[in-house]
Amino acid sequence: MSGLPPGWIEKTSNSTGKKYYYNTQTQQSQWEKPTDDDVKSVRASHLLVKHNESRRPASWRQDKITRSKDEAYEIIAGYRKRITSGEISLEDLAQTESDCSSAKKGGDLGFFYPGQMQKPFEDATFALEVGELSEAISTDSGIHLILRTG
Ligand SMILES: O=C(CCc1ccccc1)N[C@H](Cc1nc2ccccc2[nH]1)C(=O)O
Repeated sequence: MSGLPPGWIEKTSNSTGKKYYYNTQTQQSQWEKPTDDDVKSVRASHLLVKHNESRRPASWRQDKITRSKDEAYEIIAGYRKRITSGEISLEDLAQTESDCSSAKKGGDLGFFYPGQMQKPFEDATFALEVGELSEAISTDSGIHLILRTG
């Protein structure tokens, strides 16, 4: 009899007295007891281009990031063309160009569950098929390209 998957708790409905299940990360609730395979995790790599409105406008590659948000979108658009044309892989481009510390690992973020990453990033990643590359995605960190890998 296993417990509940991470993030789930059991509650009792005030009106019916029935047990139900609430996910503290996604704020979703359901009557059925969640099983481990209900909680999806995904794996992704990303390339981040920060800008002067980023939450932390600095990175391993640049002490003070001054480019504008529009410039960051243009740069990402150029990178997306190079990746979709097959000229270079996201992993190789992220190694040198990504403003995230994951650049060292070709942008690999490992596996993550709902509730762990900024919402726009999470929603975009969970909407991708494995092997699919996102459009430009904006979070408080900057502008991302996301490749779902698992
Ligand atoms: O938060 C981190 C580290 C992410 C990480 C996860 C797992 C392995 C390695 C790195 N870096 C931020 C930039 C950043 N913001 C993000 C938002 C969503 C996903 C990845 C992100 N990366 C920063 O450097 O400002």
